[in-house]
Amino acid sequence: QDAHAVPGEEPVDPYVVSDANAGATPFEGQAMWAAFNEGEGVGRIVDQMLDLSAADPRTAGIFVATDMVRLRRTLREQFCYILNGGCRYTGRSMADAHDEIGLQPADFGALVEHLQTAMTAEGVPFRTQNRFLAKLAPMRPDTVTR
Ligand code: HEM
Repeated sequence: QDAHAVPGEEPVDPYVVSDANAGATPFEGQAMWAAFNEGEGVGRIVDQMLDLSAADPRTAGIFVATDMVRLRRTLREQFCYILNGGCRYTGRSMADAHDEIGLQPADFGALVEHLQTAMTAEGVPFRTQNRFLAKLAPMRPDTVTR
């Protein structure tokens, strides 16, 4: 069990912990972190994105066997790290985390839609949303099969 896990997480195979696994370099300054309403806002955004994804008939099946406790934790860490909120990212690389799921391009689109809905509900300005999405876009080839 890795040292960063929270109660309720299932163990995963060992891997090297590194911020580089987050797949993006952080923003500079505090403007992005503030616009996302810091840790509480990021927590709400991650929760809503995952709840909508797990309830969406297009993607629900992908999340059925997933350890959502771990996924919520690692996504919060990743978003906090990228938004320069002062977190370390302790999860797996995007390639490692997704290589056995077989995600399709449409799955990526669905997740982004739900992230946009969650950011809008949190009051994140549209241009700020797009700056964040631009950090995630280069990860697409590591998450999607083709
Ligand atoms: C840029 C886009 C994406 C990012 C930043 C991202 C981020 C992450 C992170 C941080 C993890 C956890 C890593 C770990 O457990 O160590 C993860 C795992 C996972 N992601 Fe993504 N993800 C993306 C795209 C997607 C999409 C499009 C889907 C499906 C609609 C998806 C479904 C999953 C699932 C099911 C897991 C759990 C895998 C497992 O436990 O074996 N992800 N993702």
